[in-house]
Amino acid sequence: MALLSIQQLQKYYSSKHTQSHVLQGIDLDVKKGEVIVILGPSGCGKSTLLRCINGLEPIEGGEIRLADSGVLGQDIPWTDVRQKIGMVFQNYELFGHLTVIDNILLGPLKVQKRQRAEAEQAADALLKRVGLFDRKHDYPRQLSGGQKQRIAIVRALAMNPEVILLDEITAALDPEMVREVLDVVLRLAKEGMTMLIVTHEMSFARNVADRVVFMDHGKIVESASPDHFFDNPSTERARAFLNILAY
Ligand SMILES: Nc1ncnc2c1ncn2[C@@H]1O[C@H](COP(=O)(O)OP(=O)(O)OP(=O)(O)O)[C@@H](O)[C@H]1O
Repeated sequence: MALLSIQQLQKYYSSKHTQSHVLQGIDLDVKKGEVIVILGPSGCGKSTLLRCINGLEPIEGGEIRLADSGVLGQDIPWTDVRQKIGMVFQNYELFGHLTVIDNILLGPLKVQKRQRAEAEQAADALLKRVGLFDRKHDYPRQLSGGQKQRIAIVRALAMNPEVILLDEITAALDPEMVREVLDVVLRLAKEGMTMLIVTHEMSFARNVADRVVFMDHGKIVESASPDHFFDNPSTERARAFLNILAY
């Protein structure tokens, strides 16, 4: 049985005069421990899909189900969903007025109401895993982009989520910092973390993914193993996408 199951997900963005149908019936099952990389041309709906799964965007149809908890937004309120499904964004979204450790502990203490000693011990262990324990009392402005992004990953992990969503987490980084962040994600994948990843780093995508999902115009048009997708894509649209990247 899937850990995360998305059925017939529909999402529209409306403005005064126009309405765009951004997700047009997305079906996706994610197994526990599976790493799915979502690829597709700019504007096809990748970020929107992640934002809907995390309840940051309301959905207009279909449902998202987490195995043990039920339908998101119905059986589990969205505020609880964000404890079970963590998200990391392109621009870190750390609070500038809080130290690293206070950024990390915000969710565990305020939302999950855990004891500080236990939560801080767990946070310390995570900081050590990403090599940033010595920056625990720094403010975000004292850190490089790559360090901030590793802290943002720790902050998501500190809630003990069942799934994490990574939305172009290296897109704002200087090239020399990309590796240190992707290495953390590769390690999480090896440890069995269930992840949905939107990235433009194709060699990383091929390395980390158990499955590649290719989207175009709000639909999933291909779902395949990374080797199959990159060496022998089934659809013309995926071939065109990969050809453009080759230039
Ligand atoms: N808040 C919003 N209001 C209105 N339209 C939006 C909003 N967010 C995204 N869109 C539109 O929805 C479509 C899908 O956007 P989305 O950001 O999900 O695409 P994407 O595949 O992640 O693109 P990219 O690779 O460029 O980040 C685009 O046409 C975008 O302009």
